[in-house]
Amino acid sequence: MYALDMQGLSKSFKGKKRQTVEALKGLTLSIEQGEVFGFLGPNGAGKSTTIKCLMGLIRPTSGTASIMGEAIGSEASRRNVGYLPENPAFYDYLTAEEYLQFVGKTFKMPDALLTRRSAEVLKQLELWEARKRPIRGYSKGMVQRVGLAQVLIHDPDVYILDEPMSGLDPIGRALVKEIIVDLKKRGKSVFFSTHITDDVEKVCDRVGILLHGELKLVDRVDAIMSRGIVGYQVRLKDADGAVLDEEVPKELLDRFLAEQVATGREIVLVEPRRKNLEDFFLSLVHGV
Ligand SMILES: Nc1ncnc2c1ncn2[C@@H]1O[C@H](COP(=O)(O)OP(=O)(O)OP(=O)(O)O)[C@@H](O)[C@H]1O
Repeated sequence: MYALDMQGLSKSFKGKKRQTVEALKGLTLSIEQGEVFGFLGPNGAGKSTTIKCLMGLIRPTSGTASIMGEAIGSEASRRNVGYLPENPAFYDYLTAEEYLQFVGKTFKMPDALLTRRSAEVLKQLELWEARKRPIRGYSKGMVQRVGLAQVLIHDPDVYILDEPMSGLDPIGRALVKEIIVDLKKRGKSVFFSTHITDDVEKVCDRVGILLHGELKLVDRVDAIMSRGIVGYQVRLKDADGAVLDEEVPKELLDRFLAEQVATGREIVLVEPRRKNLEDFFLSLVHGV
């Protein structure tokens, strides 16, 4: 059974002057249990639309999807999911602690477990000191962290996060990455959207790139990185002991190394220079 299974998911909106916006065009994608999947795309690509369909907040125009085998839109499909909306809004007269109590109760968590989990996640998200203050007095980053706390409180198996790093400073981003890595270690499944390639490179097993509502590429992050060798950095030492660094294009490497050996130079280091995920992403976006 897949953590998430999307088959031909499409969504059209009626835009201005009755124009139709095809936000999502036949998305077919399956996420394994225990996998961390980065859903990468520029603004307007259809990431939030996909996530809202998965969470049953909007109905797809066509196609089907399931979460841990349960059809989207059903109550059962949401029970085992931690969901972070793109712009989370809270009852801001509540404190973080009260809000987590409220969320835990909607998931029918027993009182003792809820009290223990609430303390754990408030500490993990560095909200412990602020837990008795109303959310309305929190900074933007703190509000985003309350969003993450409510995702974690009931310890679900599947996490659907819409731009979890947005609005966070570098320390907050690092914290979110740490949380995702920790979830993976515990065998959880994480599907998160972002437009920042660096977030994906650091924590994901696989990445999918969405453009204009279409999935343009799905692959393992390590496969993309190894495919992306563009050249080599070669360090040489000549007979006098002088060190030279050369950049050598991929296709010339064999010939270059043979020539160096023939002229009596020692090859100290050959290091691949890779195209990173950002280069791939930009070349897909710009169609080059
Ligand atoms: N309720 C709606 N009515 C009309 N058009 C919509 C609606 N929701 C989304 N769209 C359109 O669907 C397309 C995809 O939007 P979506 O919010 O899914 O993109 P996104 O990839 O999440 O972008 P971002 O990174 O900016 O959040 C856009 O063209 C958007 O204008």
